[in-house]
Amino acid sequence: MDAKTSVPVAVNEPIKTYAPGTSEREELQAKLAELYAADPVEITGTFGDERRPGRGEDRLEVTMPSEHAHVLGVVQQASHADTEQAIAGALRVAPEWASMPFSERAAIFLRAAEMLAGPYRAAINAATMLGQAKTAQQAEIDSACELIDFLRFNVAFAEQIYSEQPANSPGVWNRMEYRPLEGFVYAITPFNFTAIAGNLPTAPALMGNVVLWKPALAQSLASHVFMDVLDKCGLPRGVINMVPGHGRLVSDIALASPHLAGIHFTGSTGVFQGLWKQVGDNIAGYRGYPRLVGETGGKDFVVAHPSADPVALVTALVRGAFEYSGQKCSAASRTYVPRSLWTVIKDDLVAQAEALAVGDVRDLANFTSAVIDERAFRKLSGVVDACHADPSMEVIAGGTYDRSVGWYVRPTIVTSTDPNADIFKTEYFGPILGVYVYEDRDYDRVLDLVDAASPYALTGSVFATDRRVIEQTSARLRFTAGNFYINDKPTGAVVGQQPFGGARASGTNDKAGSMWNLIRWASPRAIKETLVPPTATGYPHMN
Ligand SMILES: NC(=O)c1ccc[n+]([C@@H]2O[C@H](COP(=O)([O-])OP(=O)(O)OC[C@H]3O[C@@H](n4cnc5c(N)ncnc54)[C@H](O)[C@@H]3O)[C@@H](O)[C@H]2O)c1
Ligand SMILES: N[C@@H](CCC=O)C(=O)O
Repeated sequence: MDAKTSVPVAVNEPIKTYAPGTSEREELQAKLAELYAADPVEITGTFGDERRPGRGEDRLEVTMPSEHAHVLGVVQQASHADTEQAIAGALRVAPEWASMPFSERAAIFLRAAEMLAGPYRAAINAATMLGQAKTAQQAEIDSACELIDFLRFNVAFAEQIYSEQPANSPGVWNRMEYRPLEGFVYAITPFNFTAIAGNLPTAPALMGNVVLWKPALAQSLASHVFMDVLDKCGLPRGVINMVPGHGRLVSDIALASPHLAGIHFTGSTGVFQGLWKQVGDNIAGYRGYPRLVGETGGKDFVVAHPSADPVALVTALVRGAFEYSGQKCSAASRTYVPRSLWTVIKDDLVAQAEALAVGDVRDLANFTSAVIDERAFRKLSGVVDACHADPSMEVIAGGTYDRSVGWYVRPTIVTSTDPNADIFKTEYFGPILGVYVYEDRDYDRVLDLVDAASPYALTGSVFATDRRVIEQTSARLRFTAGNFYINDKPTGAVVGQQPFGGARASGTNDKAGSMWNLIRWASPRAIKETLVPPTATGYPHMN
């Protein structure tokens, strides 16, 4: 059993403002300038005890979305042999890592949190800003605060799990041993959150597992910085193996291995469903039943009641839909507004969206920046074109795009008279907000639309001041969102405060940043010790 420890009380990392005149702003700007001027970073992988570039055929560039001609890094992709080496290296260190006392493992990740809070804060934020097109505020809440919070809170949650022990009866001592899974965990991470990229491999590792980690290409600069931090904090080589490569090539090897013990995925629904299917097809070939944990897409809603506060509603819509150009799984992408309120807020909503400054992340005056890459730009510009062409829709803000320097799509608001239109169903993952205006008397019917329009159930908000309406809406939409907000935007979950995840097509709802996630990476063993064993075979009723 893991040693009983008392870990530091976890508290959320305070968010720095980067306001003019602050020291953090100066430090960040210097780091941005340094990273921008530097030669492209050679992004390395970890293959057991070796940290080096991959040996696959493709050499890919990591470019700046807000200035796509600028190359920040190069990634020599991992080959099949590299992935095999990473898995073998992980399995080699697994027994030693699993038997290391929890307090020793925990100290590595607590140290990483402190490094990110201090000496590495500007570096990881700058890499996230330039590589993933985040503004200072968006990088700070992600690559600094949320990642630090995951590391600190997971240690506390793990301690909570380990302390969960069964009852005893006289003469018997029962114990629950929280073993890691047998084999390796395959962590696959998305481009949009450095915190998620860091959490998915470290959460299973904290619980004593060894990990193969495949980051997204566009996020690999910040992942590289995070591996530097883990190396500096004394994480033994082979525990977390970052394998930069084409997902499919890494999966060819990882999913075929009999030692696959789990998948920790965040990304799109289609990719997760494909992985699940492959695991199902191979199920007889694994040593155990791989744990499948996946958080995926969303079509997140804001439903407003006629009693809603109009100013709070507009603020939530603008921030919820357009922060980080809507590239959050939690972004507000559809809203349902009563006609009486729409006449009050429409002009202000449009004016605020049109006024948003969109540009290079190095200019801290910008509210948001480019979308992540050419693929996203093509998809989103196509959606904008389709909205212009559809007579049942009206583009009331934005509706333009420009690829000349960066992958820019203006914050766009579209109204539609058809509540079943694609704009209320499909996750576009960009700065496009669909608005459905309903008659005030139809609030009840609208709740049915909110629930049934899309296959997802990730996040959503209700805006109302009438308490009975809030209560009834919360009950009616109980299964429509895993994270439900009352009079707030549907984004910005904080570790330890709003454990995050959704159900239906949005994922397995294992709540990142909670003990419910960590428990998936443990395989409990129940141990009964009889202190003085019986020595007679018969029972009293036999006398
Ligand atoms: N629910 C959540 O908590 C959450 C959080 C962040 C992002 N997301 C979702 O992620 C998506 C955006 O991120 P994305 O564009 O990086 O997603 P994506 O599905 O395109 O990619 C995610 C990761 O999967 C990898 N991948 C793709 N095919 C693979 C395969 N066959 N085997 C192994 N890996 C493979 C990619 O290279 C990447 O590392 C959106 O749908 C968003 O809603 C969800
Ligand atoms: N944690 C984030 C969502 C992550 C998805 O991209 C939020 O709550 O906005």
